[in-house]
Amino acid sequence: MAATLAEKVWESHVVRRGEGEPDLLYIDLHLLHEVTSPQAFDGLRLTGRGVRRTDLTLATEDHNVPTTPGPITDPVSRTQVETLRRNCEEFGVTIYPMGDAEQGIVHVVGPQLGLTQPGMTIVCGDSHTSTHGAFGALAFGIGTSEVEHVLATQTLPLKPFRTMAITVEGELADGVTAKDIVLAVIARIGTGGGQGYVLEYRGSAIRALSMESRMTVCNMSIEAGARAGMIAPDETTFEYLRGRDHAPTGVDWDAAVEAWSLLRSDDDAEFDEEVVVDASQLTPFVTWGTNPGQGAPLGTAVPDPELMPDENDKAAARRALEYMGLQPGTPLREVHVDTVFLGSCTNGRIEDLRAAADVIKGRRVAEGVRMLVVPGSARVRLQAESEGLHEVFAAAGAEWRLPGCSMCLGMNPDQLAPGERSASTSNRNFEGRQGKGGRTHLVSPLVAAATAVRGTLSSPADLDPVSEGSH
Ligand SMILES: CC(C)[C@H](C(=O)O)[C@@H](O)C(=O)O
Ligand code: SF4
Repeated sequence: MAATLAEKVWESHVVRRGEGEPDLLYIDLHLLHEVTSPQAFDGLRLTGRGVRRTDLTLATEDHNVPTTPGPITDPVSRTQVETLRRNCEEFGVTIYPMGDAEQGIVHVVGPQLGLTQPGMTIVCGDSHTSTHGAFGALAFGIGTSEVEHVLATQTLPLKPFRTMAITVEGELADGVTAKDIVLAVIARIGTGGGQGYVLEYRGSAIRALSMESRMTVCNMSIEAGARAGMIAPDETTFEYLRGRDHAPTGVDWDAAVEAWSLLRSDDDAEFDEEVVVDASQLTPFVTWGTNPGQGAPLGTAVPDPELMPDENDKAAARRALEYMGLQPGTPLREVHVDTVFLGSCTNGRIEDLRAAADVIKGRRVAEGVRMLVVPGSARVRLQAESEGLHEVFAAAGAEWRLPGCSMCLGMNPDQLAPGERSASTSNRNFEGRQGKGGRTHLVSPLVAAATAVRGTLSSPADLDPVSEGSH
């Protein structure tokens, strides 16, 4: 029978199927961080269980780590991190602690090590586990009790899902990126539009994306409410994986590529739903509200809630504008920001830093604006430094930080003050997400960089040319 990519990966992992029961799936990779693992380890201790497959389990410290040198001063954060270290030591799980060459945001670490591979099932107690779907893996965020289940058994009972194809055809215009695609998709289908679905992104515009851009797209699947997001593996995927630390080698590599090449939805496979997007019509996209679906093209204005046909949308928009301190009709390009955050598991990879550095080079961060540049991992940081990107950012007046989740969420010292407004390359703009009372506009790395320079939401096309001699 014809099957979708998601169905194929699912079927190949079922270890038990019973009438009226959810399928029990084998899990190929289990990633851990300090926030959602402590009670899971406590549960193991209480029941006298161990970690079933320490070789398929990996932990990193990301949410609570400061991005300036020095120890963790916040007692809650310190306890979280110390608890993870103790648990990993006790149960024999590999951990990448602060300062380690492999430390970083969990969804940056897995792919860069070649641990994330096509056709795998991957879980983590973190909603943005969907990122790994960019490789054609079925990757889910799970709750703490499920973390315990996977630690103990390396399996997980999972409810059936529906499938949605997100078909993005055509060519992106200059300055339009993966982030703009996914923000536009979420604005279209809404934050609940993907509920119960595994999304499969496909079409010529998706095929044309680099692996890192594909990760940006899949990362935000959860912001549409989806269970997961996937992209069928292809040459781009294989080229990215080739030679990575945990990628197969020699004859194993050839066999793997052969098997991975079969991981695609059959031509006659049926999706429960399909959304079609014309990539050539997309422009840089920003959010104006307090959920990732409240977004609009940068070239437009803050929308007027009173003109929204749907009563729920209207009420939500009213509330959002009140919180965001925005007036309907204000051109988005005139919205001033205090802070620019470049980083996170959505846009904290080397290509994101390169793209932003390219815009910033020879320019200055606007007076009164602070810009934080936070690599997604220690490796990304090292790579960026070897290319001199840190100097480009520093010369522009931006802060070059240590890797971590940073200002993506208020669990570490990098936070917005009440009322402060940011342009942020992260994935969530909920009330208080980046600090109590903070106001977040989600943007691409290109928009983040241009916004830093002009001090208002901007794209690189809005910038004056770099003057001679300023390089
Ligand atoms: C802290 C963690 C559980 C959470 C998540 O699940 O996504 C965080 O990473 C986030 O982005 O909000
Ligand atoms: S960078 Fe942000 S979205 Fe990603 S795992 Fe960390 S807190 Fe969650």
